Parts: sequence; C-alpha cells; structure tokens
Amino acid sequence: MEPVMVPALRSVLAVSGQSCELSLDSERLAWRELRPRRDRSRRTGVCLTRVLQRARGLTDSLSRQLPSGGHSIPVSEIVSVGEAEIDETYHHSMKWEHMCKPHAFTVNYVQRVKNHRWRCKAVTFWCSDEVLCCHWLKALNDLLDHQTCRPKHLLIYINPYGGKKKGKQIYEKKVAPLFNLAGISTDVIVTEFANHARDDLYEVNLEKYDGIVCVGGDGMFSEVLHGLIGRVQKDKDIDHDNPEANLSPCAIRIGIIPAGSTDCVCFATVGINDPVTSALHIILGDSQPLDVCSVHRKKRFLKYTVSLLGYGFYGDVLKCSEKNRWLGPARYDLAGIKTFLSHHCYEGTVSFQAAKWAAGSPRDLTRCMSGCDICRQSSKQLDEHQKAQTLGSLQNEQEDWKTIKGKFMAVNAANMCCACPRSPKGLSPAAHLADGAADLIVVHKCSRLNFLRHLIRHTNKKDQFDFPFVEVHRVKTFQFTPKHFEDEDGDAESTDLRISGKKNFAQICTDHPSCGCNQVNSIWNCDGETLDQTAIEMRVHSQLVKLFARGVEDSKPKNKCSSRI
Ligand SMILES: CCCCCCCCCCCCC/C=C/[C@@H](O)[C@H](COP(=O)(O)O)NC(=O)CCCCCCCCCCCCCCC
Ligand SMILES: Nc1ncnc2c1ncn2[C@@H]1O[C@H](COP(=O)(O)OP(=O)(O)O)[C@@H](O)[C@H]1O
Ligand SMILES: [Ca+2]
Repeated sequence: MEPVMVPALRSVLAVSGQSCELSLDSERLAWRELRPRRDRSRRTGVCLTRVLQRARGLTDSLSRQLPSGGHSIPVSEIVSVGEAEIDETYHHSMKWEHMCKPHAFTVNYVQRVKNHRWRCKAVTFWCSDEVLCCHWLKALNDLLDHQTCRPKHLLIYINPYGGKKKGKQIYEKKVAPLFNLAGISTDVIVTEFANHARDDLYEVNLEKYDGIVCVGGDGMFSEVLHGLIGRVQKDKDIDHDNPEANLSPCAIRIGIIPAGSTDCVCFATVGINDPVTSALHIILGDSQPLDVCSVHRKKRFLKYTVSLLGYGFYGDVLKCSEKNRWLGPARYDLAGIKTFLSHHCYEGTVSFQAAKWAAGSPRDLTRCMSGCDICRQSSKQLDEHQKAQTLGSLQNEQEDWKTIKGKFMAVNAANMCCACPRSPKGLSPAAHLADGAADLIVVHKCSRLNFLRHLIRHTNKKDQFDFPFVEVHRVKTFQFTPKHFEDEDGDAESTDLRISGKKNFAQICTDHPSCGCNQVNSIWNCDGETLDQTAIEMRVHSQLVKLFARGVEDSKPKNKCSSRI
C-alpha cells in the first residue's frame, strides 16, 4: 500500500470493503477493484471491511463506472475532500472501542443523474495508516487549490416571495450545506422589498466577492442583472441612456438558484431548474457568457432583458397574471387561457437589422449546447464585423433595416431559447446564449385555431415557425412602434402616458374602430417584468455578463457543441 508518487499518485486502498487501486493525476481520480467482490476469503481485514460496509452514505453508487468495473472522476468535478466522519455510535455499539480510529478520507463529487440533474455523492477511501491518508488528502487538496475558477466568497440575495415562496427554505436546506461542504463563505441577504437586491448592488463592495447568487425566478435574476450591469457602467462612467453606448462587460459571475415561477434563464443555461444542480455548477466555478439586450425609447434607457421581450400575447399574459400572484406559478396558466380566449391582436410596425454575421439561423435545427460552436463562431465574426465598421469598410448600416407592418398576435424577441418546464424546447429552440443576436418572432394576426396550433407546437417536437402567419429573423437590433404612435406622429412619451394613465382600454378601443382589434395596446413582457412604454428599441450586447453555468450538456456526448434537434 505504498503510494507511488512518480509521475502520479497510486495506492491500494479500500472502498466499501473492497481492495482498490486508486490513482490520481492532475486530471482524474480513478479506482478499480483488485479482486472480485465475492472473493471474501482474501479481503483486507474483517473489522475494516465491516466498518466500510456499514459506513454512512458510502453505498456503491459511484460516479463514472468504467466498462472495466473501474470508476473515474475528473478532478474538476470534485466538490471537496476531507477526513472521513466515522459513525461513533455504531463504532461503540459494535464493541470495537479497542480498535483505533481507522484512517479514511471522503471525496465528495458531482454525479450526473437523469435530465441534466446533478447530485453530490460521497465515496470514502480507507488507508492502512495515517501517513498514507494524510498524503492523499494533501495531494487532493493541492489539486483542488489549483481550480482557480471556483468561487470562495459569494454574495447571496434571496427573494422570499418568488415562485411558491420557498426561496429561503430551498437555500437553507439544499444549497447552504453544499456551499459549506465546499468551503465557500457567504453573505446572505433576504430581500425585504422589490428592487432591494438591485439597489444594494450599487452600494456593495464588489471586490469582496467572486460571484453574486440570486435565489428566485427570472424576475429576481433580472434585478441582480440590472444592479450589476448598472453598477459596472456607473463605475466606468458609461451612459446607459445612450442606445449606441458600448457597455462594459461584468467580470463577476452571477449564479441562479431556481426558486421562481418560470426559471427560464436557469433552465436554458443548465438544462433543468433544480437548486442542487445549480449550486454544484456554482461550486465548480462554471462560466457561461450570456448576451444581454438593452431596451430604450429614444435616448432613454428602460430595461435589460436576457430571455423574452414579448409584446401582445406574452405581454397580456404577464399583465393578467400579476393580478393573481397569490396563485404562484399557476397564475401564468390561468392568464394564458384567459389571454388565449380574448384573442387580441395589435397593429404596428416592426423594423429590424438582421445579424448578418451570425453563424446560425433560427430554423437551422441546432441547439445551443455546452461549449457551443455557433456562439464561438458568431462572436468571432461579430468582432471582425465591428472592427470593419470602425475602419469604415462596411456600407452604411442604415440601409440594412427591414420593416414589417401589420396586425400581430405577438412580437417576441428571444435572446436565448427560453426553454422552461412548460416548453422544454422553448420559444425559439435554435436561439443561442452567447452569439450576440436574438430571434425576433412575429406572429401575424391569425384565427384562434391557428394560434392554438402555433402554441401547442411549443410543447412538442414540431416546428412552431412552420406557419404562413409566423416569421422569425435573427437580429442584432429591432424597433417596434404601435400604430397609434404613427397616426399621432408620436411624441412617444406623452402618448404612452396617456394610454397607461388616463384612458382605459375599452375607451381606446372605441376610439379606434378601424383597427379591428379589441385593444389598441398591449404591454411588453421583459423577462417577466412589465414595461409601461410600448414604442421601444432593442439592441443585443454580445456576452455582457457571465453565469455560473456551462450551457446544456449533451446527454449523448458525441458532438460536444451544437447538436441537431
Ligand atoms: C396549449 C399549451 C401552450 C403552451 C405554450 C407554452 C409557451 C411557453 C413559452 C414560455 C416562454 C417563457 C419565457 C420566459 C419568461 C420569463 O422570463 C417570465 C418571468 O418568469 P418568472 O415568473 O420566473 O420571473 N415568465 C413569463 O412571462 C411566463 C410566460 C408563461 C406563458 C405561459 C403561457 C401559457 C399559455 C397557455 C395557453 C393555453 C391555451 C389553452 C386553450 C384552451
Ligand atoms: N422581498 C421582496 N418583496 C416583494 N417583491 C420582491 C422581493 N424581492 C424581490 N421581489 C420582486 O419579486 C418579483 C418576482 O420575483 P421572482 O423571484 O422572479 O419570482 P416569480 O418567478 O414568482 O415571478 C421580482 O420582480 C422581484 O423584483
Ligand atoms: Ca443570443
């Protein structure tokens, strides 16, 4: 059982009562049984074996079982290592007081289970003596110290009222113990009012932290996003009211512990809305760049959005759902049915500039996966495009605008696929997290039945864009102007105020008999937050923030990057 130090570490230790050869190099920890399990006569020692078999939590559901019967864990997926905790009660009840404390260490590591879920598993290795045990502990801890991407200090904001109001409970029961295990220190703030986290981020000493974590839904994430981006621009003296401004990227990463109603940002960046999985991605120090869209009206900043910016159907669903917040996540289903039945359409003009440099297209049947090639290629091409623009070698950008006028059921910009439990492939299944572009989906006025057919396709494998009344474009920027703005030659500000303030929708409707719609205006759903203004411009900022995530992993890992739908 002497360790072999050159070039890597190799020893014979015991796992679950079996002698195993354990080896470690800078990449992997691996072990394989030396003798078949049934061969009890030659086991390493009766007492030790019994302790091993009964030791708490050390059952043999080991991580990557190799075809040869061996196991292997990448060092990058080890959560922590430490001296094994021996169950003292058991120890005494078995009258083994005479036995000196066995020398063992436990490795906590990530295990993949179904549907992109991760769990933290433990395996304990038993050594013949203390020196060997310390040696292994030191070697493993040294390797973990080299995982420099891992956060050590986190600032956590918990929304106690998000989703089913279980944010605090989820954090305390499922997440805090894991952060503890991984030796991460935390400052926890349970928010007391809406925008508490956003405002706090303007004041806080960010240098103290390696990451900001929000516990809540997309709305809570949006708060943290606004606080962080706003703070960085303020520190760098960048005017976010200028729609042309080149925003400064945020170096500090954001983690999301899902505890909301839709959890679409988490679902689309991790593959599942599961608090333990997200906590493990944070602990391992994953990093996923994310595009952020800014929404302006004229020269005034309104909001940032990372998932859905939707007018018409999704705006109305949100507006209706806000009245029923007490219903929790079910409020969206009720609002969805009501909105569907009311079947409103809205008249206006959509103008956009296509993301010509983007490597993919909204209907190319690819999905943005971990290490996505399309994101890498697109952002490279975008850099080149921007350089060419600065040098003046590209034609006037103004000529690139395309316009769609008409009556719409919905105008949606999806900056990511927007997958969520309601729609596992999302609003725009081929949209990308970090390609510097968003998918603009325009659903023209159609019958109720056709709109239902379009909606249903969000829940199955069929193409929701394959209808004559739906068009989709990959864009870098778009503008929307409702019809009444054009008619009134809109002083945007005063018109919007009038719509949202003095008049109610019924009055507006009778004022506009020619529009054929029940209402003149919808509102914008901006990552689940309402926008009062209707005439807006949106622009994508490539990879402005980073999340503690790695994109959705391919469950059948043949091609690591983008896979066919
Ligand atoms: C017939 C079934 C049709 C199902 C159609 C499902 C489409 C779902 C697309 C979801 C896109 C989600 C984009 C994400 C938005 C979130 O940022 C945002 C905020 O999340 P948070 O509360 O966690 O903070 N969430 C939302 O705006 C919620 C959008 C949910 C829309 C649900 C719509 C349900 C529609 C049901 C129609 C039923 C018609 C039935 C006719 C008999
Ligand atoms: N303490 C609080 N009290 C009330 N609202 C809050 C609080 N903390 C955060 N919020 C707001 O709650 C809204 C919804 O939060 P979110 O966590 O996204 O839940 P949900 O997914 O159910 O919408 C967000 O707009 C956020 O700004
Ligand atoms: Ca994008």
